[in-house]
Amino acid sequence: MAVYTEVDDTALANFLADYDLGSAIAFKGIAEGVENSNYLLETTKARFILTLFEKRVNESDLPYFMGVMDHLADKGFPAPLPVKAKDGKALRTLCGRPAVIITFLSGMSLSRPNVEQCRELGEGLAKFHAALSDYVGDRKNSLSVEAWRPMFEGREAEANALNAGLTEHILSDLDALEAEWPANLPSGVIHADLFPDNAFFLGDKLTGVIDFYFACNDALVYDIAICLNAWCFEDGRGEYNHTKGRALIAGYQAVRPLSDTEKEALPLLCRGAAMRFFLTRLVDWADTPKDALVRPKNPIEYAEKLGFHRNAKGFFDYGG
Ligand SMILES: Nc1ncnc2c1ncn2[C@@H]1O[C@H](COP(=O)(O)OP(=O)(O)O)[C@@H](O)[C@H]1O
Ligand SMILES: N[C@@H](CCOP(=O)(O)O)C(=O)O
Repeated sequence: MAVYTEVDDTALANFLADYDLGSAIAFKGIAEGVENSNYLLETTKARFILTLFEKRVNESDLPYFMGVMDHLADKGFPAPLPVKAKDGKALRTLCGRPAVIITFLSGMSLSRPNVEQCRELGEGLAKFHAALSDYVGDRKNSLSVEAWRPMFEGREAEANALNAGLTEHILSDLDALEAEWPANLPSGVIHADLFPDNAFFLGDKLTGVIDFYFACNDALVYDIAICLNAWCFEDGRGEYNHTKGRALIAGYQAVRPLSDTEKEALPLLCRGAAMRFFLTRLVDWADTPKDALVRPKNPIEYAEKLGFHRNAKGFFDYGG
């Protein structure tokens, strides 16, 4: 369960006194998620999500994330809205942590997205990029190529313990990624963590996107690379599903066609995206205490995806 900070009844009642949301009638920690503490809050007025920001979130980035949600809501994109307290501010402090209440979105996250849902997700991603194309906030991607080697340093034995010889592959991936990482691709605000658990569907229709706490300004096609990794491998392992990949890319291109340079860059960006999630998972895998309530995600899944990307030759390997 991803609840790092416990909020008791008194702390909640005091916190809610600053809002015009009525009083709590239900309050439960949410099991899903690994980064922050999340609670489902039902008040006499409506349902909400209460988030307390934890380890990886830098407090100075929070206004950027709140602005992204406000901007999406203004554009009619289905994202939660940060709720303002009586003083007009959404960002507050609870139990010593930065905290926010956001509106509740209905819909279900998918455990095994089908081809049509991948297409819909691709289209939704392009609409997300379009909705934020005039967002003025700027945040560097703190988990991009220059962060990866320092994250891996000192973890060579941990990687080899997962899979003998893995360190050698990771080091040669890092060499290739650092040497060839593209600059000057069309950029804008990217979600940067649009996994199936951060998208809600009703049937095949995308009804909501959540979790903007890795959002940043980066190459737009890198967001596609993240989604291909997260949505288009079977059983979350190293077997890429071309049909799903083709659908996701086609859905995206129905709204924003990719340039030749972006298509050419896609295989390396997919490899980079797999490296980014392998590394954060490796760190969490090794550093999360065994008795912690949160269950870290397995890095091996992304080591296997890296194996696919290492051998990919071009855009067509992804269904493009
Ligand atoms: N606005 C929302 N509406 C409905 N459920 C939400 C909302 N935000 C978060 N959740 C629920 O909380 C879970 C964890 O949220 P998430 O933002 O992914 O956490 P973390 O940042 O810790 O990974 C989600 O999987 C979802 O079940
Ligand atoms: N999507 C990341 C983990 C981040 O957690 P989330 O619950 O915010 O999606 C991964 O799968 O490694």
